[in-house]
This record gives sequence, structure tokens and C-alpha cells, in this order.
Amino acid sequence: GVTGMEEILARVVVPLPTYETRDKSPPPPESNSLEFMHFYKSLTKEEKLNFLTKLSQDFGVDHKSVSELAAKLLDNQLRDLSTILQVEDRLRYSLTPRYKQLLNHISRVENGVKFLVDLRADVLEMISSKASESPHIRDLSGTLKSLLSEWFSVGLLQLERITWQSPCEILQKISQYEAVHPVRNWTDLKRRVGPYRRCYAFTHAAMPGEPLVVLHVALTEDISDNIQSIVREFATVDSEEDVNKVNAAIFYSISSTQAGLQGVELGNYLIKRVVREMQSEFPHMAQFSSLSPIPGFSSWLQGVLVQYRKEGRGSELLSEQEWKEVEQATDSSPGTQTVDALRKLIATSEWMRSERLSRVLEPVLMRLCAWYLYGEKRRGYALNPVANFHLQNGATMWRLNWLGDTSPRGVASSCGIMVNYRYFLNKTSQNSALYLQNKVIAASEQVLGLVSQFQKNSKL
Ligand SMILES: CC(C)(COP(=O)(O)OP(=O)(O)O)[C@@H](O)C(=O)NCCC(N)=O
Repeated sequence: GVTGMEEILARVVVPLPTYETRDKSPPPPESNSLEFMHFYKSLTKEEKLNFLTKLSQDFGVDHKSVSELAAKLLDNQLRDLSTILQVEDRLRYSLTPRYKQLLNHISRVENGVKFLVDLRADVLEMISSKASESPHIRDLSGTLKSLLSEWFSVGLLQLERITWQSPCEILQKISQYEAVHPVRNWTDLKRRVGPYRRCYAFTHAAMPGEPLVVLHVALTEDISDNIQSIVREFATVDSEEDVNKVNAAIFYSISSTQAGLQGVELGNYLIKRVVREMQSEFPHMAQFSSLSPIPGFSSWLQGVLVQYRKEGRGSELLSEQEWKEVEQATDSSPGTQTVDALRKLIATSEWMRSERLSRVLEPVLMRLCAWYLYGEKRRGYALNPVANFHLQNGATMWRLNWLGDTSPRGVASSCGIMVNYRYFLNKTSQNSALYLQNKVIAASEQVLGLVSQFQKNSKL
């Protein structure tokens, strides 16, 4: 109940030591942390929200002492620098939320770090689900993120290569965490860690046996343009006979496994770390690229067609000739009926089964997809989350691949198109800075060509 919460908090979230005694006071008993963790885990979702709101509100920063110290700094009687630095350091200390000390102590008990990772996952969910609008909860999330970013910095992470010889419990987790191309069975899993494949994960001593982020790589002669050749099941070759057949590393799946570590950029670091691993194993390897899905393209396209249907401007999406071909192929009459027919074809993936429609729609869907990836934005960054991820890393939007993923899922979610985000190693840091600061997308001639074809066709 509520009193129980207040009682627990008052007892285990001890006041911060005074500035003078901040380095001298003994840590509170470990039992405080254990009790807090145990109590929190016993709460329902609602109670957790209530509990964390109280924690962040009543056991955060002492705003009064902050404003007093800030006022002191403004006092221009303050002359010599050492006094100013002193007051600044007091101000800095006064900005430490009271609960931060408890979080630090929790990180030192057994499974404490994992508890804090899961705690941030809960807080992120409260924020994203709008269950909480409290600025204090956002502050708590920020404090957790800064602590976790320190503890999970690259230097403290362990790179592990996953092979068929890895412990079953790790292989089981790799299979369970696979978010991009679900693992079908043991044979499939064995293939993904077998010849001409690499699977790497970051682990952390504080969370043994837990792959934090997993990257799957295919070793190929050149940059893959379709996923079936990578995840299709067929008799595995015994060993990697011919390594000079290997010129490219294709990242075809990456998944982070801890929701609470979102924003800590583990995936980005893992890709860069694995590139270095590949370079040392294959010194002549010069091509590094993703083969990425385009989740959301089909639904975006449906939305655009509905909008055009309403405004009767469908003609700008397809040329007159293309609409005519769709009319004939769907035996529909010009105008909204054809737009509806096209929407239905895309929703049911019917168009894939017709040679004629595929031929008509290839240029249309390719240029629409190029625009979706390159032109559609959210707060200035790429709308598509996978594009945004690789562009933040400094990759180049390099090639759209028609029939890149002919699986039912691939056709339904992105009309079967896949995209290569290519990592030109000497360009990634510059591309990343340009993207993050100026929202400039690095794209290849092929992509820019498709985008300009789209713009010629429509006034978007
Ligand atoms: C793509 C991933 C790995 C990026 O993780 P990361 O580099 O840690 O970025 P962030 O979560 O720190 O912003 C993550 O967002 C994820 O697992 N997405 C779902 C699967 C996918 N590959 O889209």
C-alpha cells in the first residue's frame, strides 16, 4: 500500500551526505538495496509507476539548495576564482538526485546492474506509453541512462564470437533474441553460425551469459542483394574451404536484447568492433555493408495511396502510362477504382504473382521506396528506424534491391525490396556527423537517381 511505499523509501533512500562529509560517510547497509529490489519486484505495473513517481519526486534533487547555491554564484561580490570553483562544486553536488546514491549502491550487489537495466526498461515504457507525464520520471530515466552508459561503455564490454561450440544456453538465447529473420529450427541456427557466417555478441561481466546485442554476418564474394541466399536452408558446406572467395561482410541482422539499454548505442559499437575483427581475419576484405529490411514501407505506401485517392491526385504517384497499365492489368476503370485496385494488390501481395504487374510496378515501387527511405522524415531524421540507425552510424544509403526479400513477410512489409547501407570506413565518422548535425543523408548515385525519378513524377 501507499504507506508501505513511503515507509520503505524513507528508510532505504538515505539522505545524501553533506558536501563536507560526501567522501567520508560509510555506504548504507547492503540490505537497503536488497530490500528495495525485492520490494520493487513484488509490485504490480501500476504500483511500480506510483512507487517510481514517489521516488523521483520526493527523493530527487533538493531544488531549494540548488537555487540558493546558484544565487550565490550570481553574487558578484564573489571575487577570487577558487571561491567560485568551490561554490560551483557545491552546486554540482547539490544537483545529484538523492536516489542516485541508492542506484549506485544497487549496482554493487549481485544482479544489481541487471535490475537497473530492467528498471530503466520499465521507466522507458512508462514514458513511451504516456502512463507517466511526470518530469521527475524523465529525470530518473536520464540519471539511469547516464549511469548505464558509463557501466556499458565499449571498454567494459566483452566481444564474444558465437559458434556451434558455444554453450547451448547462449545459442538458445541467440535464437530467441533474433528480431529480424526469425530462426526456424536447429538446422537454421547451425547454418547461421556455420561456414561463411559469423555471429558476434557483446557481453558484460555484470550480466554473465547475457548477450546484450547480437550481430549476424555473412561472408560473401560481393555485397548481397537478397536475403534468401543468406538465410535459405540448404545442406551446409563442411568448412570454409576457399577464403579468398570472401571479399565482403554482410550484416544481415542485428538485435539488442535489453530494452533498458536503448540509447546506449551498443549496436553501433558492435558493428564497428566486428568490422575490425573481420579486417584482422580477412586483411584483403574491403566491402562492409548491411542487407536491411525496410519495415513500414508497405503501410506508408497504403497511406499515401489513400491520401491521393481522397485528393484525387493519384496520377502524380504513377505516370499516365503506368496507371493505364494498372487499369488494364486489374480490369478497373480509371480513377479511384484503379487506386483501390492497386491498394488491394499491394495489401495482398497479389501483384508478385503476375509477371505483367511486377514489370509495371518495379520502377514505380523502387522510386517510391527510395523516396520513403530518403525523403520521408521525422523531426528531420529518416522516418524509417533502420535507415536512421545505420545513417547515425555513418553508413551510406547505397543500393535498393528489387526482390531482395521474396518471403511472404518481406513482400508484405516492404514489397520485397531490401536495402544495403554500406560502411565506407573512411567516411563513416564524417557521414555520421553530417547526418546528426545537418540531417544530410549520404546516398549513392543509384538511390539519388531513384529519388529524382520520384520527384519528376510528383510534386511532393
Ligand atoms: C537496431 C538496434 C540493434 C540498434 O540498437 P543500438 O545501436 O543499441 O541503438 P540504441 O538502441 O542505443 O539507439 C535496435 O534498435 C534493435 O534491436 N532494433 C530491432 C531489430 C532491428 N534490427 O531493427
